[in-house]
This record gives sequence, C-alpha cells and structure tokens, in this order.
Amino acid sequence: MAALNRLLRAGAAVRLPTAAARRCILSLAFSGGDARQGMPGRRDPVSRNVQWVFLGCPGVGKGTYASRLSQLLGVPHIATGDLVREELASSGPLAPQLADIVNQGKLVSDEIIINLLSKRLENAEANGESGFILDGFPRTIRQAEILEGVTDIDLVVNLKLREDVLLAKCLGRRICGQCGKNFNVASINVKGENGRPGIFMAPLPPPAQCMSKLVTRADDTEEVVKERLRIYNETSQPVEEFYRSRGKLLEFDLPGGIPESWPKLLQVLNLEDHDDKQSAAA
Ligand SMILES: Nc1ncnc2c1ncn2[C@@H]1O[C@H](COP(=O)(O)OP(=O)(O)O)[C@@H](O)[C@H]1O
Repeated sequence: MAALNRLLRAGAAVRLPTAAARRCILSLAFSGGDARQGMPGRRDPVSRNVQWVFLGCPGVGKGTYASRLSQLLGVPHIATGDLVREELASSGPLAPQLADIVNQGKLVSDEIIINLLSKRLENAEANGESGFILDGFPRTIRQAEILEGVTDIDLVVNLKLREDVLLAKCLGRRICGQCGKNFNVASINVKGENGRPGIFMAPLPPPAQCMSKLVTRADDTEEVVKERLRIYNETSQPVEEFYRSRGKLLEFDLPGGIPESWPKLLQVLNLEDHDDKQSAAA
C-alpha cells in the first residue's frame, strides 16, 4: 500500500501518473490479485481481497451497507467522510478550513482528501490489512482518474433512493457521540405514485446506552443537505458515468430499509451463501 500512497499523493499534487508508472504501481500497490480479469462482481469475492467502491447521494446508506459488507468480507471500510470528521475532531491544522467547507455542504479539495486517504492507507498497511471498501471516494472525476491510475477497482456499487427520502433520512440521522454508531429516528412511509414505487423504512432506534449521547451531524440541516444533494448531482454523478463506461458499475435501487435491502444486496453480489455461513458460524 505504500506505493499506492506515494502515487495517490503524487497524482493529487502534481499530475496523473504515466501509463508505465501505473502498470508498475499496480503490481506493487496491492497484492490482492489481478483485478483486470473477469467482469466486476463475477469472481468469487471471498477468494481475494475485494477492492470495491460505494457511490450514492448523501443519506442513501453507503456507510451502513459498506460497513456491513466490510465485516462480511474481512476488508477495511474506508469512508472519506469519517476521515474528514476525524480530522475536524482532532483540531489539527486543517480543522478550521475543513469545518467551513463541510458545514456549507461543499467538497473538500482533491488534494486534502487524497492526503487524508493516503494516511489511512498507511495505517492499513501497518495493520496488515489489504483490500478495501471505499465509501465517499471518489467523488470527482479527478479523484476517479487518480484512483483508476494507481489501482484496479473491481466493482462500484451505486446505491439509489428517491430524493425526498434522502432528505428525510439525513434529517433523521443520529450518531452516538461515544461509540460512533449511526441510528435514524425518521419513520419513512412514502406512497408510490406516477409509476414510482412506494417506500417504507422503519426507524433505526439506538439502544438504551446510546440514547443520552446522540448527536446530529452539523451538516445534516435541511439547507446543507439540499446543497450536498445539488453538489452530488453536479460533481459526483459524472463519476457514475466514469465507472459505467468501464463496465464496473452495479446499480442498486434500495427497496426499503435494512431488512428488505440487505438480503437483496447480498443476492445481487452473489454473497448470500457467505452470509449464511457466517451466521451459522456466529
Ligand atoms: N471524496 C471526497 N471529496 C471531497 N470532499 C469529501 C469527500 N468525502 C467526504 N468529503 C467531505 O466530507 C463531507 C462528509 O462526507 P460524507 O460523510 O461522505 O457525507 P455524505 O453524507 O454527504 O455522503 C462531505 O460533505 C465533504 O465535505
């Protein structure tokens, strides 16, 4: 992963690596296997360390599903939004600048985000981790090009949900200030109309021990969420096309909350058997 880091940094600070450099880095960066072979999601994902990306609008549940899959597949879940929030909480030199950007719902610069990601990958390397599920990265075409230049992403899952539901989910999101887990107090029950399916999502209530420690993200206000959705549509949606045109994009319309969506997601990823085995072993 050290080579990947060096290249991520170089790509962010200077220019994209040359094709020859990319090939060299590809062989060095990850020992997880040759991701250029086969169709995305077609190989047995448990026989190697997956290198997946989760895309989707704010509030869609990228963190929830990416985190569950990372546990199932034994790879780190790396969420750039979490890295940004950790940097903010650490009150490091970047914190004031980041707070302004995040609280307005804007994107952090590619350079800063790649530096944060590189640091996280260094830790991963030190901990002997390999493979990953990236959540919230890449979010710009430039980030996608840099990532594509340094390693092979073998599957990009694009989670989709209607915009009124996304807003309600963001406004209902609560986080335990102590354990960091995400919950949701929104009860969503939207009737289908004009050919659009209805959608039901039960609240995800916190356990008693988290109840008094719940906090709301500063960027989960109606105004800021609307701005994040606007920026997603403008800047991040082209990233979907970037991966679609490379045959790596798996579109997944969430049919409802976790109880309905999780089994269907496992099914489209050909992972139901693995989940069964894990449950049996637990
Ligand atoms: N890849 C990225 N590029 C630029 N900014 C990012 C990136 N990932 C996270 N951020 C910043 O961190 C904030 C929170 O990210 P995240 O938790 O992923 O939020 P969201 O719910 O909007 O998907 C974003 O609004 C943005 O300011």
